[in-house]
Amino acid sequence: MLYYLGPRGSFTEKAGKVFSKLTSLPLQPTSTIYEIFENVDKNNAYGVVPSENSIEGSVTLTQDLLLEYDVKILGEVDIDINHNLVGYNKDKIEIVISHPQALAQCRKYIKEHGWKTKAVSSTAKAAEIVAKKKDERLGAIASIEAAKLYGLKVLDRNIQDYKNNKTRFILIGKKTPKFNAEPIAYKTTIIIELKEDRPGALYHILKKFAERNINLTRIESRPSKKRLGVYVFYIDFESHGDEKELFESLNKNVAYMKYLGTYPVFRKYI
Ligand SMILES: O=C(O)C(=O)Cc1ccccc1
Repeated sequence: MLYYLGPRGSFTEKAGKVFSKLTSLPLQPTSTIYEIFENVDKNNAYGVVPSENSIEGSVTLTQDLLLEYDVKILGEVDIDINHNLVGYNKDKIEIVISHPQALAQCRKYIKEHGWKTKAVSSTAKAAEIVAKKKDERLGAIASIEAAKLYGLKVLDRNIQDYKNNKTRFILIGKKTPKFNAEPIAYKTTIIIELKEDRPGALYHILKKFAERNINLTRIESRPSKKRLGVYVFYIDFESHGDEKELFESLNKNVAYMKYLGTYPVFRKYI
């Protein structure tokens, strides 16, 4: 089973359809990203979750759960995100609801209209709520597919604050499934915690990648949840499959390292 952040019409469903086509795994919507990690960790299932967005950056819940749960990253795909205002009557809207990432990606648009906001578990959930409440004061930020699915009017199209809005989705699970298409690249993701807080500590770690001519594609610090000012670092890098010696060297120089996987990167159209 391939769980995704639902309900139907969500942007994660779009990514789920790409991975379902690549693996022939059947899709199953869930209400929260938490539920997906629980299903993957406890029931040996697969999941698709949003990882980061080109406007708003990381989906921090996904990043934190990657540290907390015993799951691997098994694949990646980037999906174009076009947000739309959907509802009944734009002039009557007082509150707009959507996923926190969608509200943030349309922050300027919302501010210009002076609307209040309410965060819910997904853009499609927001459309479902607006359709159920039948309240003209409510609008949702969601996909065109969600508007059609829940019988709402598209009141404004492509309302995100910046063009070329994309979200990176990752396939998570315990064991790599069989893919029926070739990827465009491979990546590795690790999480590290530095051994000590001293000048150059992070530099000496990153130097190991540079010395081996490895291209980093992302580095991000997240609170370690241990103490204010203590961070873990998420590092993505282009993988050519020969990282054993790098990991041995890193392990000698960090307090903690979690290997999240070496995985294929797919084009969205397969
Ligand atoms: O809410 C959704 O539709 C999702 O799939 C999460 C999300 C929200 C905004 C941008 C990308 C993914």
